Amino acid sequence: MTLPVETTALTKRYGPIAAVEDLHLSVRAGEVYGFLGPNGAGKTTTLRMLLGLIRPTSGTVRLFGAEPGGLGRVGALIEGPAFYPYLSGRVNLKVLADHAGVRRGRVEEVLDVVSLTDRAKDRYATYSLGMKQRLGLAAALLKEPELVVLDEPTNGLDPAGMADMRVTLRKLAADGCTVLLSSHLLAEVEQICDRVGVLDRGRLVSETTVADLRAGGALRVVAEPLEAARDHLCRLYREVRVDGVALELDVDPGEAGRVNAGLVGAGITVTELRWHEPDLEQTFLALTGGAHHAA
Ligand SMILES: Nc1ncnc2c1ncn2[C@@H]1O[C@H](COP(=O)(O)OP(=O)(O)OP(=O)(O)O)[C@@H](O)[C@H]1O
Repeated sequence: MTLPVETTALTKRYGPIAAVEDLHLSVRAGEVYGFLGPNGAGKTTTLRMLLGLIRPTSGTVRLFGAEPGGLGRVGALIEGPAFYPYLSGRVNLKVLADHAGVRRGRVEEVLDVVSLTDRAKDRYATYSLGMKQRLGLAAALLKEPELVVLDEPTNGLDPAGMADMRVTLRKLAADGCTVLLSSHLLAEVEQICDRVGVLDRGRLVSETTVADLRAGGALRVVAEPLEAARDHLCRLYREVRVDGVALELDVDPGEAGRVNAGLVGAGITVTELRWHEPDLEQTFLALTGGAHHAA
């Protein structure tokens, strides 16, 4: 099956600057893929190459097995979309639909997808930033694309605007559209995406599912006496770390009951037993070269 997006050794250099270097990226049908990286990591450059807006220095891009450019199956929101401020959202979309040869009935459909029907008659100039972004997404959806490519779709939005955009994007994916979005916000990507590619200084440093990113937590145990608890647990589990006044075990969260019963059975008092989520922000910073480099 051909992938919606596949790049091979994709590279873009600007003089001595390698904006994107040897990028092998694959986005599968129906997923929401998050392209994550700090400012300047090369996200926009990559997306522009994917859409055929700039040429790679070397390497290839395939969208549904074909070279970019014949973009009928692809919708994009890359730079802030240009709309007429004194026209309504609906009329702006009608202008674009006419220009693209899209039936006008589609305008009402995309307004509905981005939940703008109620405000569609209002002038674009009166829209909030979140509504402007959603109208941009609506424009990208006019041609019923199978893939949408979005550069930082939640950038600058307030929490409510972000939440609206999240819902809209998940709805799109549920309807079978593949979504590729870039972001510099780990928390954002974590909430929207199925898989994440982490880009740092032009290179893909990690590609993983969000579930795997979240894995790797530990069971935290505070018990009295701590020494006895450690000795007891060391006999049962391979990795037992002492973290200040607590012990940390690399086990599934579901193991908590057994750990508790074992300690209590050994006459040890358990005062705290909880699952400690991994610190995703630390993971991200470690992958992208530390705080000095983060956005
Ligand atoms: N036209 C250009 N000429 C020279 N250098 C460029 C050009 N476009 C991008 N770059 C450089 O390439 C690198 C990657 O930039 P890019 O905009 O792709 O990053 P980004 O991850 O999208 O960051 P941001 O989130 O800040 O937009 C940066 O060092 C940038 O300065």
